[in-house]
Amino acid sequence: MSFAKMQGLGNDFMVVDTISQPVFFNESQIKKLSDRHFGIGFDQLLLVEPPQQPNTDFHYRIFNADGKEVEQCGNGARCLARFVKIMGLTWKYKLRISTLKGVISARMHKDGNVTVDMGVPNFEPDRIPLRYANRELNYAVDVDGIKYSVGAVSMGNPHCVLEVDDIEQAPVERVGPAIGQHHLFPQQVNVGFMQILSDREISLRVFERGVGETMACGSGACAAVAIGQLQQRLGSKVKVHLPGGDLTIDWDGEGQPLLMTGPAEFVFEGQIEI
Ligand SMILES: N[C@H](CCC[C@H](N)C(=O)O)C(=O)O
Repeated sequence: MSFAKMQGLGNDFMVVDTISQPVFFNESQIKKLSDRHFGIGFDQLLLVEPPQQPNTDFHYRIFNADGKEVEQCGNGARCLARFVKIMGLTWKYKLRISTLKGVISARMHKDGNVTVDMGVPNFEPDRIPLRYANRELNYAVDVDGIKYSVGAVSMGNPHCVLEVDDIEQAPVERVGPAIGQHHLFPQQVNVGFMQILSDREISLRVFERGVGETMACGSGACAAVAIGQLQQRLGSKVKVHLPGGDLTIDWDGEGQPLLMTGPAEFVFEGQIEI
């Protein structure tokens, strides 16, 4: 079975064309393949499938390194667009792709960057989901007696974001898993640590659900900018500095779609027996 290894700012993926080679992986196979010593090594597995909805080009399924399927992957969407182009699965430069929770569109640029319309962020607690009755700008999450104030939003997948003064000192490894698995988030949550540098620039680190801290998180960058803008701390175009590189996020406010632009790199093509 052939696959491609791709990466978006160091968030890395195993990408499989299941159109020309119908395969599927169970949870334990995905966990083994994601291992960086005993397997191929990746943050997420992306499966490219035939379109499932009218006016879409492909469907794609996203699995975290822990083998669980999730709803959205921003860096993955850019890599998927590049993958289907390189593999000759499309002649288009603008694609509509369905995922577990909706339809996104990706536009490939000549400079190698890809812009993804990530859809409209949703702040309603029951849509994130988040066990709070009413919608708030910030929610108090108690971890070992310390109350953290987080913003929360769904980009299709659940995100919460807390502000830090110094990104280098952010307690990602300690607080990330504690909030990520907190009972307030029934489907767990991706946890972003954001340092606001100006109204058009932030630094961000993300402890991802089902993976851990990654070099970049596209949907996490979208979530941080959406929450920062709602709190009137960020403008409509924001550069997001992640450990693996920069993304540009454009968002005209609540009810509007959010655009994410960044690179997508093909690393190698491989063969495995499963
Ligand atoms: N790295 C991905 C996020 C995957 C989110 C996944 N960890 C989840 O459980 O939702 C991105 O670029 O958006």
